[in-house]
Amino acid sequence: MSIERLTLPAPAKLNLFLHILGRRDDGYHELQTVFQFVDHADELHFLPRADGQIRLHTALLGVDHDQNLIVRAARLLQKVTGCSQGADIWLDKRLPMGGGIGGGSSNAATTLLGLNHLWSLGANLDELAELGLTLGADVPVFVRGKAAWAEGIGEQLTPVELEEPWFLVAIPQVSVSTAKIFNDPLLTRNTPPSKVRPVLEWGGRNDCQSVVEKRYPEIHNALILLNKFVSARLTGTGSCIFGSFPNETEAVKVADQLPATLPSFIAKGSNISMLHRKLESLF
Ligand SMILES: C[C@](O)(CO)[C@H](O)COP(=O)(O)OP(=O)(O)OC[C@H]1O[C@@H](n2ccc(N)nc2=O)[C@H](O)[C@@H]1O
Ligand SMILES: Nc1ncnc2c1ncn2[C@@H]1O[C@H](COP(=O)(O)OP(=O)(O)OP(=O)(O)O)[C@@H](O)[C@H]1O
Repeated sequence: MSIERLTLPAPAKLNLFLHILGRRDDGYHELQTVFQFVDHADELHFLPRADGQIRLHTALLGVDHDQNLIVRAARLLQKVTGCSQGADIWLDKRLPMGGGIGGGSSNAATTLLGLNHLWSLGANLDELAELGLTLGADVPVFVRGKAAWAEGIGEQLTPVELEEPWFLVAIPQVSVSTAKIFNDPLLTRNTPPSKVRPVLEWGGRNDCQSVVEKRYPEIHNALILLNKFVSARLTGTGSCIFGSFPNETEAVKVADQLPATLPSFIAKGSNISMLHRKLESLF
């Protein structure tokens, strides 16, 4: 019997808005945000190994093998389940790193769900989301795979039904450190708590945006440029910025007018992540 390779997407997310309500004693910030997925993704390939080793065969610039969130997620899952199997893993990286679209977190979530499937562990989404949270605040939403209103540090998730427009996501060529932005003295941390529907109606804002624009002129300039065509905003702590469109054609028209120095991609918004759509098709 041939052993089948499992191939799964690790899609990007956008923070449609991001409000910072306060700071906890452990330094993490209380947030209110809405996550929506886009149909643009890294791809991971998994093959089981009988010797228990975890081997990621794709190197990422600036990330040690053992620090890669894919390897950390795989080893964590092995440890908590006592699983004796290992895996060979390959990554096709398409999502910009440090882009605020959650690439590393999404890779971790796809690894947890992929290996849970490959190793027949039978862990449920609650267990995997809890495990994922120890790897990063953004991992649980990728594990659950539903567009969500998020509170707490981003882990208290309530699914929301949103319109699914097309997004143009522009990628200023800088990598933003999430930790640095959250530690910035200029960051405001006093947005009053709200309910999700009123914020969706007025649009909300990204509380990180003014600090990011001050620290990274490239992002400030990219926002000025994109705002000429569409109302544009930062996702997460950046660097990516985005605007929404009723259809793909309108998004392409704007992308065609951006300079080569500001790469971009166009993708449809989705309330169910590509990962979960693919997993459903496997059963
Ligand atoms: C900005 C967002 O992308 C919005 O979705 C997330 O809140 C960040 O999620 P993430 O990258 O998975 O974050 P983590 O890897 O857990 O944390 C990176 C750093 O961001 C800061 N951090 C993150 C999340 C949060 N609610 N408060 C924080 O202060 C912490 O300083 C932490 O050291
Ligand atoms: N598999 C991985 N893919 C991307 N980055 C990884 C991975 N493993 C570890 N990292 C590290 O995590 C950092 C953040 O990467 P990521 O692409 O998730 O940023 P991000 O999109 O800003 O995330 P977020 O929106 O969750 O803050 C990278 O700069 C890198 O050092």
